[in-house]
Amino acid sequence: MESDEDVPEAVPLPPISEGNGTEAPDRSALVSPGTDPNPVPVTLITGFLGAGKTTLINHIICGEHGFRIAVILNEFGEELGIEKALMQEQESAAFALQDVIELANGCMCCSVKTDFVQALETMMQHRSKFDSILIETTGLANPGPVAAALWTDEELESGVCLDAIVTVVDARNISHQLAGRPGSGHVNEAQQQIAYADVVLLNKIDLMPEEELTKLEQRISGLNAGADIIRTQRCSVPLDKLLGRGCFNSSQWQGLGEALDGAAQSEAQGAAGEADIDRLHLHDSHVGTVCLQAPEPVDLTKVRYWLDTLLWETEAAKEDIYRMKGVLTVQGSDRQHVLQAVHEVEPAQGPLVMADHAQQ
Ligand SMILES: Nc1nc2c(ncn2[C@@H]2O[C@H](COP(=O)(O)OP(=O)(O)OP(=O)(O)O)[C@@H](O)[C@H]2O)c(=O)[nH]1
Repeated sequence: MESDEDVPEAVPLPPISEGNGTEAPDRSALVSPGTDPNPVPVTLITGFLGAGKTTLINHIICGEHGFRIAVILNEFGEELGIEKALMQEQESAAFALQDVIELANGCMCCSVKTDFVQALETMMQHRSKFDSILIETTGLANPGPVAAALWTDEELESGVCLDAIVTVVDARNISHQLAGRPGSGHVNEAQQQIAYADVVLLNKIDLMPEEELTKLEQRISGLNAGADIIRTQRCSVPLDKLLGRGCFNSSQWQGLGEALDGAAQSEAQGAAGEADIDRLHLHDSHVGTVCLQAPEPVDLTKVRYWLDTLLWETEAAKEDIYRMKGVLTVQGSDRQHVLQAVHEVEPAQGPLVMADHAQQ
């Protein structure tokens, strides 16, 4: 790269092998000319609320790839620790998972310049400890500003390189999410997340019939013709399809213009600079979070009753609660419990999952 103004260039990659997915990707392919000869590849994991982003991170850190991985997690609410608690603490993950930083207080795409860049810089002070970084955005994040920070921030620019944007899509709910109201502009978060993706995981395929999946693939291609679309259940995907892709370059931003709708398109085509990217940042201000804390261990029967009433008997909640998750300390139990619920248009089964969590 000649100067700070230039867009970083990616080196053309050899074709991705069709192996069994457990081989370590070839990191030599990730080197950008003229910058740090060994930048740390960053994979940005995005996707609407409850699509399966944490499930994907668990799949990656439990995989046999030989990478040491650092993770940045972003909570939409102020409550730290839930995302981390939902991550596997399996033995196989212990080697891979080197560092976790959690960002609370909103969405990293809204505070790119402060929280996100700062967290990444802090992480980079220990860069000898890991080979690769995963960043999980909130379900309402626009990946654009986060991705852009990786190559427009002077401090970070040479030390890291964006390897790929991976968007997890909930096959059961994506049609509803794509139809959701836009932010202040013409596209909503679900559309943005697909438009920016290098790889789209069409997840939760166990919940949808084949013909619907085919239609969804066509719809996703219509939003982003350049993305690889991979069907998954529980985000189970060969890791060489995700890591070591080195697929980010300036043409990605131009390709985005085709994916976004007319009004956003003119902005996207010039989106090589920060100002343009900020203009793409359209957020749904109607969505917020509520965090509840119990000072004492909870009575599980009462919690279940409260949740049933809230989710099934309150008309407004049926429509308006997109996602619930939490970690519960339960009376009479020495194990922590995980609470998971994802809004479904036509739930096939109870939306609530409560499971014993292995960790104390
Ligand atoms: N049936 C089914 N459930 C899945 C699949 N993948 C994930 N889930 C479940 O979907 C719920 C949400 O998964 P998460 O991985 O927490 O989703 P997320 O995108 O990280 O959620 P947020 O961070 O809250 O946006 C959990 O209960 C998962 O167990 C799948 O392929 N099929």
